Parts: sequence; structure tokens; C-alpha cells
Amino acid sequence: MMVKKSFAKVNIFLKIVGVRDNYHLLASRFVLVKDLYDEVSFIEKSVDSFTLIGDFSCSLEKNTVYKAYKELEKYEIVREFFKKYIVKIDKKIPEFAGLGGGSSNCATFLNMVNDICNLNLTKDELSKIGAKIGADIPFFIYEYDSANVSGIGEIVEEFIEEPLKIEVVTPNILCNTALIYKTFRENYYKELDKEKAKELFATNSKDILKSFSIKEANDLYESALSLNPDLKEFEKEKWFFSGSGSSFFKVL
Ligand SMILES: C[C@](O)(CO)[C@H](O)COP(=O)(O)OP(=O)(O)OC[C@H]1O[C@@H](n2ccc(N)nc2=O)[C@H](O)[C@@H]1O
Ligand SMILES: Nc1ncnc2c1ncn2[C@@H]1O[C@H](COP(=O)(O)OP(=O)(O)OP(=O)(O)O)[C@@H](O)[C@H]1O
Repeated sequence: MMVKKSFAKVNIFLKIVGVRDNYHLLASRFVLVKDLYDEVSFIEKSVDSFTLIGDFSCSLEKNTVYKAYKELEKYEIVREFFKKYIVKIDKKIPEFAGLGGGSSNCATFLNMVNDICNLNLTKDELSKIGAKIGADIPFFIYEYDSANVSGIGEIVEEFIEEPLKIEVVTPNILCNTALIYKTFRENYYKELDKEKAKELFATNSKDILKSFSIKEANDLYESALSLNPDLKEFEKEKWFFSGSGSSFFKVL
């Protein structure tokens, strides 16, 4: 049996720097939350077709891990492997939480299959596959603890800084990423200029959070709040908002 941890992430800051068709161009620092993770396991069991076990709120076809399998099934070694192994995911990362749960599972699966089936795909090749499935997946492919992410999410540059201890609180509020971006675009749109974005990318996470309010750190927070006013009661000093939410986090 093979097991690999599939970590959650938070966005230390998330600034919009432009648009590309229906998507938004980001300047964001992604950081892994090392004590919050799902576990992806390959367990030996003969099956007729790809089998994925776990506590998900979506159908198999909509699962990011299944979509990753469909991208790799052109390799015979992968088809044969998943006739002898099933995939089991022990879910601990809450969904619709801004923590990248589904994206992390997808990237972890791609990295595991690449290794166990000796596909010899590079991280860049795996990232391109992941980017077709979801914007947050490339970050998790590279397995950096901290990274500067741009483009739609497909440009991932490692950022070297002291490992961060992060506390996460996830209200029981489901945040819809697409709707939050749409509301941002229609009612709260603003762009950070490229020079400022470069400055942020050169600054360590703790120093950035010392000088930002929750709204300044995450451009999506206002639209998330307008759609989910109950988020307001979770606003606290030194707590910030991750991705499209609903999670708040604090750097200890
Ligand atoms: C909010 C973040 O989680 C921050 O890390 C990401 O930007 C979103 O990543 P994600 O949840 O993997 O997003 P996807 O599932 O790829 O896209 C969901 C929807 O979010 C919007 N979306 C996503 C990423 C992006 N850079 N611009 C967008 O406008 C699009 O409407 C898209 O249809
Ligand atoms: N492996 C998976 N684990 C959890 N959710 C998944 C998975 N695959 C697909 N989903 C679906 O993706 C949607 C969002 O799930 P989740 O929020 O965990 O993913 P994400 O988009 O990577 O994270 P974020 O909350 O940061 O946007 C939900 O509809 C969920 O059912």
C-alpha cells in the first residue's frame, strides 16, 4: 500500500492583477498548512474499473482525482495499475473552505502515479495536466512549502522563508469560488500594479501580514462577505481570509 499526505494551503495574500477571458490573473503567496492534510492511499485490490473511495460531496465524474486518472489512462501501465489497486482518500480538509482540498488531492494523486508507474513526467508536465483540471492544482504539484503564484494559478515560483505555523478556522459556511470571483468582477474589481506585486513577491509572509488588513490582504474578501455576511462574525485581529473562503487563518 502507498500513502501520501495531501496538504491544505492558505493564501497569505491574494491580489488581482488583471483578467484573462473569464479568469482573473493573480499575485498570491500560497503556503502549505503542514498539520492539516488528507491522506491518499493506493490499496491492492482487484477491480474491473477505476475505484475511488472517500467522503466526497460530488460524483466520481466530478472528482478532481478521477479527472486526473482520465488524463493519465492513455498510458497502459496506468490502466493496468488501477485494475490491481484502488484509491482511498481519508478526507480531513473541509470542502468549499478556501483550503484547496480537492486541488491538493488531485496533485498528490498525479505525483503518486508518476512515481509508482515510472511515467517520468516532469513537474512542469504534471502541472500542465493539473492546470486543465483546476487553477490551484499546479501549486500542489511542485510541493513547495511556500510559493509565489501568478497567471491564473499556473505560474509557481518557490519562495524561501522560515516555515510558518498556521492556525485555521473554517466556519460552517460554504463559499462558492466561481460566484465570489463573478461578484468581485462585477462589483469590487480593482487591479494591483505590477511594481507593487513584485514588491509583495519579494517580502516574507509575516512582514506582509503585519502591514495588511484582512481586506487588503485578500481582494476576494469583500465579495465573499457580500455573499456570506455571516463571515463578519469571524473577523478578528490578526486573522486573515484564505482564497475564496470560508476559512480564516492566523500565522502564529
Ligand atoms: C481562489 C483560489 O482558490 C485561490 O487560491 C483560486 O484562485 C481558485 O482555484 P480553484 O478553486 O481551483 O478554481 P477552479 O476550480 O479552477 O475555478 C473555479 C472558478 O473560479 C474562477 N476563477 C478561478 C481562478 C482564477 N484565477 N480566476 C477565476 O476567475 C472561474 O470562474 C472558475 O470557473
Ligand atoms: N478530491 C476531492 N476532495 C474534495 N472535494 C472535491 C474533490 N474532487 C472534487 N471535489 C469537489 O470540488 C468542490 C470544491 O472542493 P474543495 O473546496 O475541496 O476544492 P478546491 O476548489 O481545491 O478548494 P477551495 O475550497 O480552496 O476552492 C466541491 O464541489 C467538491 O465536491
